[in-house]
Amino acid sequence: MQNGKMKPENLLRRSTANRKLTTGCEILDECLRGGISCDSVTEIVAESGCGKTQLCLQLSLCAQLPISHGGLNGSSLYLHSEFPFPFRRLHQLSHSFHQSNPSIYANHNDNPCDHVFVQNVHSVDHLFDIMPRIDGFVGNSKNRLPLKLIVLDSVAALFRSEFDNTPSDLKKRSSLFFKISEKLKQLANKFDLAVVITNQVTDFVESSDGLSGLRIGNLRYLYSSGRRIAPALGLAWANCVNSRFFISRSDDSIGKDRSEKDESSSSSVSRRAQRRLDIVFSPYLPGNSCEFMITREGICAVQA
Ligand SMILES: Nc1ncnc2c1ncn2[C@@H]1O[C@H](COP(=O)(O)OP(=O)(O)OP(=O)(O)O)[C@@H](O)[C@H]1O
Repeated sequence: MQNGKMKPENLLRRSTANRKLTTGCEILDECLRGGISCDSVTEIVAESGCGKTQLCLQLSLCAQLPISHGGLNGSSLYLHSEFPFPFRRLHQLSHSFHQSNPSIYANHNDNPCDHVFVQNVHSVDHLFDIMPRIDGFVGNSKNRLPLKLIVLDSVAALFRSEFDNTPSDLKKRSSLFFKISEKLKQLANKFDLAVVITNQVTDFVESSDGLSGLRIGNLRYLYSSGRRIAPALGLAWANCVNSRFFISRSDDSIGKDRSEKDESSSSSVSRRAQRRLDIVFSPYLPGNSCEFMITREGICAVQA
């Protein structure tokens, strides 16, 4: 592989050698053949409230785990464009993360949050200002874990209000998609780090050119909360990511015993919400899916 560009013959070689970042949940890791791939851009697409941010926060903490525990022995950079950043939720997750990894945090004063760097991004231009500084940031790792995960939560928010639906704006928008993904793929390749980007969805509306109904990946249609939806930013953006995972939600209850237990531990928020992660496309994963719930301790898959 050269200059971040992937050759077909390298694709097969990568699938075995690629490092993976654990999601912190064994069943979900199994579904993803070990977790989130390094040297690659992974997109998590879902409607609001499905758990994109939860999963990204969890990954940001898991990145600091030693390799032997499925982590990357590294720190995380969390670029957030959805305001405000959920610091309270990060601290809550960090607290349980610290407790469930006693051997790693022998020093009780260690705070896992210290290895998660949070940076707000309020526009595409702002993102381009930040990106060149990431190289320096990764290189300068004397007193901390090297950067091993970049999260961009969310890409759609950056494009929400700045562009019109005119042909020239759409063209400009598409070229920015490719610039963003090119830079992120370069960073992923150069520093062997994982890149995770979240994306929103829009309601599916059939367009006259039929492009909105184009099938992309393993799933014929994407449904969430009983509505047919489509990932935001369209076909051009779909070509900018290596893997796309889709999280959907329905209101049927799952994992009844588990839910009741969680309710008693004040984790009843997600009691009746069934969530499901599907692999829409990925160069290294077959189509697969996994149901999960969100508890106080984070994302936790439900055995089928
Ligand atoms: N402590 C908790 N215990 C159980 N469930 C929780 C807890 N905190 C949040 N949740 C669940 O997580 C959901 C929010 O998930 P999250 O913010 O990750 O969604 P999202 O897909 O990122 O949404 P958005 O696109 O609006 O940012 C809430 O709707 C709630 O059901």
